[in-house]
Amino acid sequence: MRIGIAGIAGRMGRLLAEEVTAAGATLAGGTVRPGSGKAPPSGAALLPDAAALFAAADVVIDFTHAEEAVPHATLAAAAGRGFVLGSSGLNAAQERAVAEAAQRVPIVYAANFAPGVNLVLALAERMAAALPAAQYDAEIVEMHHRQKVDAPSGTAIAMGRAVAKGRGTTLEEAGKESGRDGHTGARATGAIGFAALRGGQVVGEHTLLFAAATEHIALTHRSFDRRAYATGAVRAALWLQGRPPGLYDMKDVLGIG
Ligand SMILES: NC(=O)C1=CN([C@@H]2O[C@H](COP(=O)(O)OP(=O)(O)OC[C@H]3O[C@@H](n4cnc5c(N)ncnc54)[C@H](OP(=O)(O)O)[C@@H]3O)[C@@H](O)[C@H]2O)C=CC1
Ligand SMILES: O=C(O)C1=N[C@H](C(=O)O)C[C@H](O)C1
Repeated sequence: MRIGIAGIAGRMGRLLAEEVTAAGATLAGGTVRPGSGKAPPSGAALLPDAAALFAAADVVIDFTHAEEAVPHATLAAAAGRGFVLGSSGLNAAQERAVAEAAQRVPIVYAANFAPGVNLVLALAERMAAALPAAQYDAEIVEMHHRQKVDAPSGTAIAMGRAVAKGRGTTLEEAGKESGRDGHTGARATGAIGFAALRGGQVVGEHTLLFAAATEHIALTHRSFDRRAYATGAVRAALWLQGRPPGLYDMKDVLGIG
């Protein structure tokens, strides 16, 4: 399989290039943001633009920026290519456009490609179903490196969605309380709270806390190495071979959906 990497000079892009080769797939090359000034990793072909990337690859992996998600998904649909999307910070309209493209080609879109996180997401849903929202306040705390541009993290939002799903609702309906500051009023019952910390070079830490009057239960995941995301994304790309069109996530790839 020929795999192309969007943003191949980025933190994730470089690791993805290594993992494509380690998996025995063909690295079709990658793109670098125009004006970036960064060079692709040695040995990787630099492709002039996203259209050339989708022409050269069977599957494209994109860990760049939310604003690239729709143009890339649209190109995947037009070229009939598989697409693995890891960028975070997509808004609702961008997510809808990705889902629309997935009616024509198979797309894996996941907030986090590390296997352990996806297990935590599955557990979060089950715990939320068992712990009444009126008694157990769900709070999500995440910490990332100082360069991260979006908050809360995509993984934190996925955790919030898993909790809401376990409670038979959606994150929008449950209510998202994030960035509390000043006279916020008391916490709304059933709302899901988010707090984002940024500093140093933390790869990614997420804690989901269920806080009741008499007990706390916490699920914590810590990533120490971005390679876990890269191996997961390459696994997803290989898994796409022969799949029918559809919007899949990493739980589908791992068989824990
Ligand atoms: N789903 C998952 O498992 C994971 C998701 N992520 C997500 O992947 C994305 C990339 O993370 P990371 O590799 O750490 O970030 P980096 O900033 O290191 O890499 C992103 C690369 O994409 C390039 N790029 C292309 N188009 C754009 C654009 N429109 N705006 C900004 N950059 C662009 C950047 O260019 P330039 O260098 O010139 O700025 C950069 O080289 C983030 O959204 C992050 O949250 C990260 C890890 C795991
Ligand atoms: O930007 C990052 O670094 C990460 N982004 C993803 C997210 O927003 O959840 C995944 C991981 O936490 C690392």
